[in-house]
Amino acid sequence: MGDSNSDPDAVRRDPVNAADPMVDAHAQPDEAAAEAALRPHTLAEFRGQPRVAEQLGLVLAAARNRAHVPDHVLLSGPPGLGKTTLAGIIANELGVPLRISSGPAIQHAGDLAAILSGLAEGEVFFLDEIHRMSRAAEEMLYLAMEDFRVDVIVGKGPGATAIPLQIPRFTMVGATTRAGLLPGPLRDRFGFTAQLDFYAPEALTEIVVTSARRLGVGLDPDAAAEIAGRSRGTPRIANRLLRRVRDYAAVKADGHITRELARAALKLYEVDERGLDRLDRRVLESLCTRFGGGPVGLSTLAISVGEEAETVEEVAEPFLVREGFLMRTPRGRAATPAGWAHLGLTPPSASPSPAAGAPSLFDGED
Ligand SMILES: Nc1ncnc2c1ncn2[C@@H]1O[C@H](COP(=O)(O)OP(=O)(O)OP(=O)(O)O)[C@@H](O)[C@H]1O
Repeated sequence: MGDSNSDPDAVRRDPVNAADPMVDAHAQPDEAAAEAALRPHTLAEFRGQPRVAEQLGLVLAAARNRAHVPDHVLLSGPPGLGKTTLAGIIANELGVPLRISSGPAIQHAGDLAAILSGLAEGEVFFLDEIHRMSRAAEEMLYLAMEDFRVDVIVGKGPGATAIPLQIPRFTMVGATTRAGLLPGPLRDRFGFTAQLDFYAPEALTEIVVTSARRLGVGLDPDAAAEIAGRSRGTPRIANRLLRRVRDYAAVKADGHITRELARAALKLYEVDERGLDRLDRRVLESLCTRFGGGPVGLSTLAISVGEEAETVEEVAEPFLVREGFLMRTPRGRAATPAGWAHLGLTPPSASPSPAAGAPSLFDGED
């Protein structure tokens, strides 16, 4: 743990490889306060994940009825979809305090023991990036989640003794972008697991409307839909785009956001109709215009846009694949008909299908 070379999240944290901050689903360093102001506080206000909200509502109601702390909750899913928000909602719905920490901050078992022993009875403990906690802390957490007890080791070597320490009953809310990286024994200690999915455009539109109301900004319904459509299925990005469009409307007009203003602002910020940023478009354009739509090897494609192969693969490609604009084939990257159409280009009519076509000049490098 903590080894950035072996950590798959490391690519995202490397500024050289960072996505355009406008559409990066990770929180930007300066937006914590702006985000906090837009968080919903109740399950009823939490839009876009109805199944998760309903299931969680049942878990909380059952716990309230039994006057017991609820089962521990594991939330998994890509960044910016509402894991921290849900932790806050759980605490709020239970009427208990919320304690927040993150895996990388807990490098020693002692760090965790200090937090756990300081919790109030019934408190919600939210641990973000739980998959990045140290191994020793992880083992301490097993016992804490199961028996509300930690073993504090006193002394070293053969004379070391474990002193059991009772801790308050608490609800653990773990969050991870990669549930698959969690060891089985840890996953098994969560009584309720929810996988958050990307949001549908209608749900994001509702979120944009609510956020505009909270910000005190006038917004036409079609402007909300315009912003939502460019937000990559992610509330964090929707809220961020809204804030930038709000600034644009305040400077260039009377502050009210119309669809035309939203379009003009997002054009300025280089976020296109489907949420592609400059890098995404450059990759797709290069694939279509320089390589006839592919297939072309990753490193050749990366060189053609002047980026590291890792940047293309980790930053641009996942969204292009998700949108159905690009596919990975055994012989390299290929543009799909939807990818061509998005750029307003026509694929060469004689072009063979990438999977079955003639060998490409650029095949086989990766
Ligand atoms: N369902 C939702 N309804 C309204 N706003 C939401 C919803 N989900 C997320 N948001 C907003 O999106 C922003 C990011 O959400 P949040 O911080 O909870 O994401 P996260 O999944 O914890 O991200 P990370 O993995 O980076 O910690 C917040 O401003 C929050 O208000």
